[in-house]
Amino acid sequence: IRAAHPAVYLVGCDVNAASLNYARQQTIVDEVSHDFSKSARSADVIILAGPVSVICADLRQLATLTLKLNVIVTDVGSTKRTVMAASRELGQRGVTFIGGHPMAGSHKSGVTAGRADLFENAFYFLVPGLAAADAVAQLQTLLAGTRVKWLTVTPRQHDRIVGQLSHVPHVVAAALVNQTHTALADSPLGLRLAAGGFKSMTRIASSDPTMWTAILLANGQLVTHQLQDYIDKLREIQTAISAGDAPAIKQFFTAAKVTRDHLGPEHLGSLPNFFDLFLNVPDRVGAIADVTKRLASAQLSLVNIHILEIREEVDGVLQVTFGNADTRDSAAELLRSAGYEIVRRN
Ligand SMILES: NC(=O)c1ccc[n+]([C@@H]2O[C@H](COP(=O)([O-])OP(=O)(O)OC[C@H]3O[C@@H](n4cnc5c(N)ncnc54)[C@H](O)[C@@H]3O)[C@@H](O)[C@H]2O)c1
Ligand SMILES: O=C(O)C(=O)C[C@]1(C(=O)O)C=C[C@@H](O)C=C1
Repeated sequence: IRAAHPAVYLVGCDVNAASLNYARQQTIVDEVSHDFSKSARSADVIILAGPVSVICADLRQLATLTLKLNVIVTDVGSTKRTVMAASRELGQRGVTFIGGHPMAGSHKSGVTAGRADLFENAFYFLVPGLAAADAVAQLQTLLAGTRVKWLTVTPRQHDRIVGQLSHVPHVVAAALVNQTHTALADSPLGLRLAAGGFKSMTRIASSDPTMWTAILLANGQLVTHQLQDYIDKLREIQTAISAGDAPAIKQFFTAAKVTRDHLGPEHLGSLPNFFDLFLNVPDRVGAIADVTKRLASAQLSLVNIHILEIREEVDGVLQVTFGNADTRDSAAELLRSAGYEIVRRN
């Protein structure tokens, strides 16, 4: 929004004070607010972006407030039936609500994981409900800088498709990680021996548990059925393997390969994920140059560098972003041995 519409005044609300500070420092927003109701009353557009359970609670709260006459309320939640149901009272009060869901993102959470180009080329589902066409067009204009591909759907269509393409995969990834953790508990290196197969299959198991609990509660009915179909598929291949049925096994993999090959490149639809390192840097001249110099001499190329917080006489936090996890981990080792404190990596 900032890039496409520099004149728009952005107010950010969040329960997390650190996120608000970061958003303000990075000028992602013009103002931060700890009072959602107060900010909502004076807003022209309200974008709800908490977990889906929070979005539903926010919608019910908005229905109790006196909002601006032509306000547009929208959300980015990963499920749409519960969200549309929670918006009913607001709609009855004549407020425009447009359900939304950008079909892109990452396993990372929080304001530091956001990027202006995060949704580029991705599909963005819209559920207009009772909203007038000009309100939908207004929202699309506001979000034009995301460069998404708009797709209008019904709440049920949305939840069925996204249940299969996103919710089931997250359950599968988490189940595989949990099962592998138990199965290899007696192996000294265990999960750390994992290579590309396990890692690419389970990246999304690092996603935020709070967000995913809310999603699976909201889309539980459909996902339960979809998981049953998935379990049936596992049984099918289990039977073929235990019977030593080579043609059936080959057919199972052939069918998947043909379908998957038609999907195109890995990250078509959104940009690849980046891998971050957060480290403490001392408040002294040349500290950041020292970090970049060390990385350059070890030929560890970084994608981006962000100063999150440097206050006088206090150590600052530097966010260094890499193109893959191995480079990030090598950089962490290098900087740790040079005396830098690694705060976090994700
Ligand atoms: N992560 C993804 O890939 C992705 C993609 C599309 C849509 N979504 C949906 O977007 C929404 C946000 O997901 P995200 O990945 O940006 O999560 P996030 O954790 O990065 O952001 C959510 C923010 O909401 C704040 N929050 C939580 N409870 C709150 C409350 N009660 N009041 C105010 N703020 C509160 C958190 O502090 C956090 O800053 C979710 O509904 C999710 O389902 C996520
Ligand atoms: O790429 C990822 O890490 C995501 O999890 C993004 C993803 C998904 O594809 O499942 C997650 C939740 C959304 O609602 C939309 C997109």
